[in-house]
Amino acid sequence: MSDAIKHECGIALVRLLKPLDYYKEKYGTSFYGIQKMYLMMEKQHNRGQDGAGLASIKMDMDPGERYMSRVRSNQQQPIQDIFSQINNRINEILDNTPGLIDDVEEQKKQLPYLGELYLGHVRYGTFGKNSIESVHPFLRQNNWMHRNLIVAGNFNMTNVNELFERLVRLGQHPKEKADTITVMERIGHFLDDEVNKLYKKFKREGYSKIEASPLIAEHLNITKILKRAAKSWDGGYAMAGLVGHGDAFVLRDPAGIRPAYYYQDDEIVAIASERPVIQTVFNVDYDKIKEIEPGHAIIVKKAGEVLNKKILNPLERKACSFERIYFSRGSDKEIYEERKTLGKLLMPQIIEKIDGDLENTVFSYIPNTAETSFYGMVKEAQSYLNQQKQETILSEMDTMTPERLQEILNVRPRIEKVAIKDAKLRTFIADDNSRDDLVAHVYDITYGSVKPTDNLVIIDDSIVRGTTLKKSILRILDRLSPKKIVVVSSAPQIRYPDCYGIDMARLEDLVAFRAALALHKDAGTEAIIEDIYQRCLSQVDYTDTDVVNVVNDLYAPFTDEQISDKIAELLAPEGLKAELEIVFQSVAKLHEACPKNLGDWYFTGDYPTPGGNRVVNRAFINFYEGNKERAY
Ligand SMILES: NC(=O)CC[C@H](N)C(=O)O
Repeated sequence: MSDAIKHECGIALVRLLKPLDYYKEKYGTSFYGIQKMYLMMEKQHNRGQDGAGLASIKMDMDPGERYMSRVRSNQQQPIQDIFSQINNRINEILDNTPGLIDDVEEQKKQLPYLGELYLGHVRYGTFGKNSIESVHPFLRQNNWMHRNLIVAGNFNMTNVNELFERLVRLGQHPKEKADTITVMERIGHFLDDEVNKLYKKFKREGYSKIEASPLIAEHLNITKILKRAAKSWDGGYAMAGLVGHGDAFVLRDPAGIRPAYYYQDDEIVAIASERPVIQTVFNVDYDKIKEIEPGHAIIVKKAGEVLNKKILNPLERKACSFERIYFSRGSDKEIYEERKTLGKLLMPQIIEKIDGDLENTVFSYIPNTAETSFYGMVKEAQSYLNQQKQETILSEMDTMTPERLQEILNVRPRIEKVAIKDAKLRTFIADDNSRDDLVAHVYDITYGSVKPTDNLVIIDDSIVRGTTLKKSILRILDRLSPKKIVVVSSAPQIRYPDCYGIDMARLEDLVAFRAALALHKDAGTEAIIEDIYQRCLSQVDYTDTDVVNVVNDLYAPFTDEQISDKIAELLAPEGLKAELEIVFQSVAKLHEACPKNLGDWYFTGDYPTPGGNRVVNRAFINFYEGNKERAY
């Protein structure tokens, strides 16, 4: 991916189902849980680098003993930072307490973070800022164990402002506007309510206050709390929570927009945003790991019971396809195949752009995430070439000599490592021209890899803004003097904002949107811009279910090719010698390649929740009014 888009977050939850000394005995360490958490988070570092946090719960502690710990960081290497903080604290105590290393019972009393339940999070913010206060997990503390709540999520709600207002209407006074607080307080509100009801019930049955506490923990109906809390959420989410006494849950949104996977055996329950993370960290087979179904929650009760509960009626499944194209680790068995297929399915369009001339075409990719689709593309080029060879051989059958046959067979797709990504270059001079020159050097090229008679086909996973292409990649590729550069995007054109966890909220940032505006300008049909704006305004007071996406109309008059060509025009840097063409995946082929993840609103404007239509129209209003805010 050449455009760095802020995307996603990752969650990791581990529940140890056995007492800590079991792990000490079997795996040689009582820190088994912490170590697994470290790996689960590190293996999801692709999902978030703004911040990281970890919370832990020790079960069955006596009053006065600490049972919850949390550490968060928004430093440069946040995962490393939190685990070095954890290590330092633990080592300091171990160093100063002789004998502690082998006394698990005492360790649990004395060492922070050593517990049975863990929740970790890596963050890319989609709401608010990157201050430490925005880093998950969030904590809602209380002197009653079962009223403590810890929350972390990979999510974005389109209606978080409305949810915030509701809390205020309830008479609450949230201390911050962070979306996670809003969501947590809503769960917390129903948690309190449920605890109250249970307390009254047990009191009626004659239990004393102190006797009621463990009974409340045991009977706490997490399903009911989540049903009430999530009823009004409109968004994409994998929302994880821990309750002070040791219950845990992860709830997935009803359209399955955000991913969540779980695994369970008699020792552990593990939940993560990506499947191969669990596969690698616990060395378990692919089929043993299950996806949390849309609208469902996995609830792990303190006693170790694991429940799979329907919380909300599932909507039509619209799992985010960007997870497959780019965000998730490509080491997942399915994702790997899907990415290769994305590359493969682009070949007919590529062949057209290079006039079938594979002999004079070099194939390459933008490092590093596009590597897998590149393999798919090259494999397909081989098949295409084989087809060509077969035709040539058959047509020359009568005159064929061994030399000629060898010559035909020798032709192979030419693949080269052309673009190289260098370390981030610092822009230390303020004036724009020299900055551009530095930016141009973020990528480098392999000299001699392309001849002036060659076409250069270079694949990337997506083109969002196109800035890096224009300012860096195309300029530097042009130094190799190819005849033609064909930039291939394994994703379709990104035309609409995301509001479900990717920080892509402004329309004017999208090069496809700018291309549509330019096409209207060329055609003299710019009046449509004002018209769409008015229609957006007219829907502002509608309830979400009545709102329709009117931004669609901006694209409607143009074909995909017209927009692609305009994008090429917009992205060609001044003075580019090579001819430039841009090829995008079609939406139909994306669906063919990623059949389980049909969520495609950023390409089609087809939002899976009613709030999405409100967001896209708001994004248009913001664009028109020159307002730089996010549209949710
Ligand atoms: N990418 C995400 O899932 C972000 C989570 C949450 N909306 C935040 O901003 O912190």
